[in-house]
Amino acid sequence: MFHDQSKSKSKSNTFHSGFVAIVGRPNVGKSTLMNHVIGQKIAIMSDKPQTTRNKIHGVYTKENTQIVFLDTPGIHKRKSKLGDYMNQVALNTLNEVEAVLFLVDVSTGLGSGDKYVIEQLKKVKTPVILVMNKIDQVHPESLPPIILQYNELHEFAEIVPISALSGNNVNRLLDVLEHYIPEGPQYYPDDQITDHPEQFVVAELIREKILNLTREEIPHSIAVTIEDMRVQENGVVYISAVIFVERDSQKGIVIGKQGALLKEIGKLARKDIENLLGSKTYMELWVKVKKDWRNQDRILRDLGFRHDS
Ligand SMILES: Nc1nc2c(ncn2[C@@H]2O[C@H](COP(=O)(O)OP(=O)(O)OP(=O)(O)O)[C@@H](O)[C@H]2O)c(=O)[nH]1
Repeated sequence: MFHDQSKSKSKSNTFHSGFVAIVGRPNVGKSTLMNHVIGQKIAIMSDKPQTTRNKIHGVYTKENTQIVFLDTPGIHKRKSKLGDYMNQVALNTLNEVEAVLFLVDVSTGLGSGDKYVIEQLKKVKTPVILVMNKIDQVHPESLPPIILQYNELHEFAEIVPISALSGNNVNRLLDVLEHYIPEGPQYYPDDQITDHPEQFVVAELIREKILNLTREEIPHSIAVTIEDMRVQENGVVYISAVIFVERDSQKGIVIGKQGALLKEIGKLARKDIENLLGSKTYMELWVKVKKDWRNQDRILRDLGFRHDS
C-alpha cells in the first residue's frame, strides 16, 4: 500500500510498522545491506561462515516507524534446487509483507538467477522495489541501460541504486521504503535490532543439513523450531529442536535406518552451531508430523509471536 505522507508522518503521533522481505540471488549483497541498515550485531553474526544464507530478521526503528526485515527462506537457493527454490511458502510470505526489496548486482549484469526471481515476483501482489546494488563498481553512465533492461522484465514500484558496502544512497532507500509502511504497532522495543538471531540461525543450520542429506525427497517447506536453547552450568549450550514434516513417510526418511540419518543431521549441524556459538553444544532433535502446519501464519510464528508446537 502506498502512503504518500512521509513528511507529515514523522511529525504525527501515529506509529507505522510493517514487514519487508529482501530477495535476490546469492551474493548480490543482501546481508551487507541488512548489516548497514541494522547495525553491528547482525554483522557479527554474518561474519561467521555458513550463516549468510540464513534467514535473519532485522528490526529497524526510527522515530515512529519500525520495519522488520525478512530474508525470505527458499527464495535464493543454489542452482541445483532452482526448481523448487521459491515454493508456495515463500510466495505466501511475500504476499504478506508491505514491500519486497529485490536486490540485484549491477556489476555482474542481469543473469538467469535474477530472471528467475523476477518470474516468481510476478506472482506476488506486493510492490517490488528494485534495488540496484554495488554501484561503486560501475561507471554511473552504465546505470541507465541496466535500468532499462530490468524495466523491460517487470514493472517495479521503485528503482533505487545503492552501494550496500559504502552505504551510498541507503538512506534514500529507507526513505522510499517508509512510504510503503502502513500504520501499525511497535512490535519491538527501540533498542532491539534482531529477534533471537542465534535461534533462527541454529534452526536454519539444522534445516540446511536435512535438505542437503535428503536431496529432493524432503521439500523445502519442512520447518525446524528451537524449543529450548540455554547455557548449562557446565558451559555447554543445550538445544532442543523439533523438525516438522508433513507426512509419516517423510518422518521415516529424516530419521533414517535405526536413526542413522537423524544422527548425521545432528552431527553436521552441531559442528556448524559450535563454530557459530563458539561453545560446546548438546543437541536433541525430534521429528514430528504436523500435517497442516503450513496453514499457520508463518510470519508470525517465525517471528516468535506464537509458539504452538
Ligand atoms: N563492491 C561492493 N561489494 C559489495 C556491495 N554489497 C555487497 N558486496 C560484497 O558482495 C559479497 C556478497 O555480499 P553478501 O551481503 O554476503 O551477499 P548475499 O546476497 O547476502 O549473499 P547470500 O548470503 O549468498 O545470499 C560480499 O563480498 C560483499 O562485501 C557493494 O555495494 N559494493
